[in-house]
Amino acid sequence: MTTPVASCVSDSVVTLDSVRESLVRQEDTIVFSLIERAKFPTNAPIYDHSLNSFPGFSGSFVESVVRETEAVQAKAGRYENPEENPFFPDNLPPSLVPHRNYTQFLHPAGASININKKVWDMYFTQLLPLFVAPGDDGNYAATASSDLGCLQALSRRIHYGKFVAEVKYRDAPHDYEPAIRSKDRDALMNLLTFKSVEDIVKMRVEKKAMTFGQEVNVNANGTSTTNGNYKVDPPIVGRLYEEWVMPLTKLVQVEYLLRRLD
Ligand SMILES: C=C(O[C@@H]1C=C(C(=O)O)C=C[C@H]1O)C(=O)O
Repeated sequence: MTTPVASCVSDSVVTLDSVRESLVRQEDTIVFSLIERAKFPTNAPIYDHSLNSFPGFSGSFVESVVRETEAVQAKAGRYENPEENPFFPDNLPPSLVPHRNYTQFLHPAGASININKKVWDMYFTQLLPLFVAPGDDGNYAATASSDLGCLQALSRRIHYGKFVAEVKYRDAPHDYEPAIRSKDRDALMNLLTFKSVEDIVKMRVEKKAMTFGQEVNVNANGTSTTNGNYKVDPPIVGRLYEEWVMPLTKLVQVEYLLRRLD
């Protein structure tokens, strides 16, 4: 069984390169999860608060599926991992599986930052309408579960900003400390921003959306052809990263750094 990055590596080998490598791998998960969600049309009734068919729940169908799934995954130990953050942290059941000793890499004051409310709102109100076709095919359970896949992949990536911030701080504490002490958010944002890295991230995720989401056909003699159609429009994935994923990751970094000396 492989061990998650945050648990098995010693602190000394968590580097800016290794956290960036993890962010690159997480791009694959995000792009694939969007492709999976794009299989289904909007299926609007699952987002309607007045149509929930789950007994005992007042939110939408999708909210019920997320809450119930998070409860099962909490029992299976998912949220013991410092890389994972639930969307509905209140009243989650405790883990029932043997405790794993995760290395405490994050500074405790910032480890519990959770901006999933913003991730939820961004996903449902801004992103989803951009890449799913209108319509209703009745596949409500599968649609809600693919929404959850997207939400978890995005949340994990965005909250990974805590690890990025910790590495950046450890690499240059004297650069960050004055801005942390004066609670200067803009200065922190400038210190942790690498525009050239962001430009490459955006180009790479568009390329991944082209590569993973192309229609592949093979004819009888084994020659493959593509028809130029993509399951998720690549510029939308670029926009997702530029407008929401990277800014929210940086918000997590700033919030984390503001607590770094507590
Ligand atoms: C994550 C980092 O910090 C910032 C955020 C980035 C992102 O979310 O991809 C990219 C570059 C930086 O501006 C990083 O430096 O790698």
